[in-house]
Amino acid sequence: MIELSGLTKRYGEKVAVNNLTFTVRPGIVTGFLGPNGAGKSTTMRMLLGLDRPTAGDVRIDGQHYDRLKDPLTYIGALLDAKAMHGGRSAFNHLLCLAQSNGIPRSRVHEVLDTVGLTSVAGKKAKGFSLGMGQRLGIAGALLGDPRILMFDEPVNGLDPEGIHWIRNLMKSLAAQGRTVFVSSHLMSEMALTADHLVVIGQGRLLADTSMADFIAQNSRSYVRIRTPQRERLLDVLHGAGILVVETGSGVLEVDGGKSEHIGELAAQHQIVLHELSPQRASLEEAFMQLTAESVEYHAHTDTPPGPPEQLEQPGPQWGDDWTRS
Ligand SMILES: Nc1ncnc2c1ncn2[C@@H]1O[C@H](COP(=O)(O)OP(=O)(O)OP(=O)(O)O)[C@@H](O)[C@H]1O
Repeated sequence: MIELSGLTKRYGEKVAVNNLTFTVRPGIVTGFLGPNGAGKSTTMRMLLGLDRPTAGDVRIDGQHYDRLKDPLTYIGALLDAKAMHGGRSAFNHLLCLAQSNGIPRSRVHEVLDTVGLTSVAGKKAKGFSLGMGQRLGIAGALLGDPRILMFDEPVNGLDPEGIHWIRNLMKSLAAQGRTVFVSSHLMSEMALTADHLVVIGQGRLLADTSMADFIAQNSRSYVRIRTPQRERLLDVLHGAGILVVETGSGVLEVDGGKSEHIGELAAQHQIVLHELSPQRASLEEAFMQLTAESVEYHAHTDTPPGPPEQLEQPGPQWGDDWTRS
């Protein structure tokens, strides 16, 4: 278990991490999300004692990192896959880590096998591709067979097979009852991997919730309908007190509506439907909505501005009424 309590880090005027309090629990994969510069890496560094908090506290299974004897046997981390001695072979890199943490040599062979690097164990790490470097970093994290694992952007540089492998690895580590804390920019990947989410923006906690609740609370659900008998269906739905949004492309949308109810009404009135599909925003859309105000670096877009009156009085936008958790 990882427990953060009021964790804060300032660099001069800059508050990189602002009073973070949350717990990362065992048995599940917890995703750590936030826009660029949100404070994820700083938080993870403080967790490993690599940065000293300005205020607050973080504990690994109840203890501060620097109090842990043989820390690799408590927590394994992949922070920066390039942070290794490139002149050493993969085997020797892991052997050095093992020897300084009281871990037997046989374990080096085991983790090389787990990450699929046995055939290149004798090769120098500086010749490794980004993906191989990630695998070696993950081998280092697994070396001490720790109860807690922390990965910063673990799928960076991995090919689809590698991404699939790391997804299954994280899930199986959690299924063994370990604590798995993982940051990623790839929302689609997080949606497939994480059970729980911690979202931060500008150093502050924005959400600490299950994946399902996060999407439900930060996104819109609606039913999308297409029919060749548009006017008749509109009459029927209005008659049933159902509010319909007519989109320009001939598609009708019913907010939060039950597709079964709409389908039954259409059948009762013998109205042909070409589409009746419940829609739910993706994790990516939910994340963009939640963090919109805390994005530090905005890209410049070349979209020409609309007419002045439109800019001064924008109409209601899709998602305006989304709630925050
Ligand atoms: N050593 C430092 N000195 C000064 N400012 C720093 C330092 N380290 C981080 N920061 C600032 O703290 C903020 C948080 O940075 P951090 O790297 O933790 O964010 P992040 O969420 O990991 O971002 P990314 O997703 O881009 O890696 C940023 O504004 C960053 O510029």
